[in-house]
Amino acid sequence: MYLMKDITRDGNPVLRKRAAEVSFPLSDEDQKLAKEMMKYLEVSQDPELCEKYKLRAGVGLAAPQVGVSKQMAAVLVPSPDEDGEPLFKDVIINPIIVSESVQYGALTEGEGCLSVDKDVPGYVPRHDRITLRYQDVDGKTHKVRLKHYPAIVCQHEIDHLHGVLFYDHINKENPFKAPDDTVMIS
Ligand SMILES: O=CN(O)CCNC(=O)c1cccc(Cl)c1Cl
Ligand code: NI
Repeated sequence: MYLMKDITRDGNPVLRKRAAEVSFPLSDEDQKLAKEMMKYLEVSQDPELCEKYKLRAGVGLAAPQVGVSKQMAAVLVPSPDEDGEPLFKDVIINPIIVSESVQYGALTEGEGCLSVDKDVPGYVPRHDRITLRYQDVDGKTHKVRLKHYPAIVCQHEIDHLHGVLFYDHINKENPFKAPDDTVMIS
């Protein structure tokens, strides 16, 4: 199981590289990587286990964050009401954003990243809606339309696969400036 000591931090070149495409069928190593990354998210979202293992909670985790420069990320966006199904749960491999809304979306709370130890306040303008194409661990291709929070999280993860960190998008002059019609997501 991954612990915080296993997470690569800002400054490590692996976080600023474009990750390599993953080939199918997945090797045993890549299957284990996928499983372990999703496990991290599940454990980190369980209050007791999160505390027990001293994890920072996450709704996504990209392979470069565990030192593996491959186009793979686990995404687990919980339902707003505890008992509901997650808004999005899958390991996205070789993801491609095939279309995106002109309209921006941003989390009112800003964003955080396991690989960035300091808080970086400010809005992170992203596309409010995206059409995402990816392969799952079985190699099956999915084409999904996402909006608001799940769309934001997937963009944060896909950025990791392209060597981009969330604060790269924050306006330097005025961090809490966002285009007028930006959908503010709480
Ligand atoms: O790349 C993944 N992480 O760094 C895990 C920790 N950050 C989060 O879960 C997180 C927090 C806020 C907004 C977004 Cl969009 C995300 Cl993704
Ligand atoms: Ni991150």
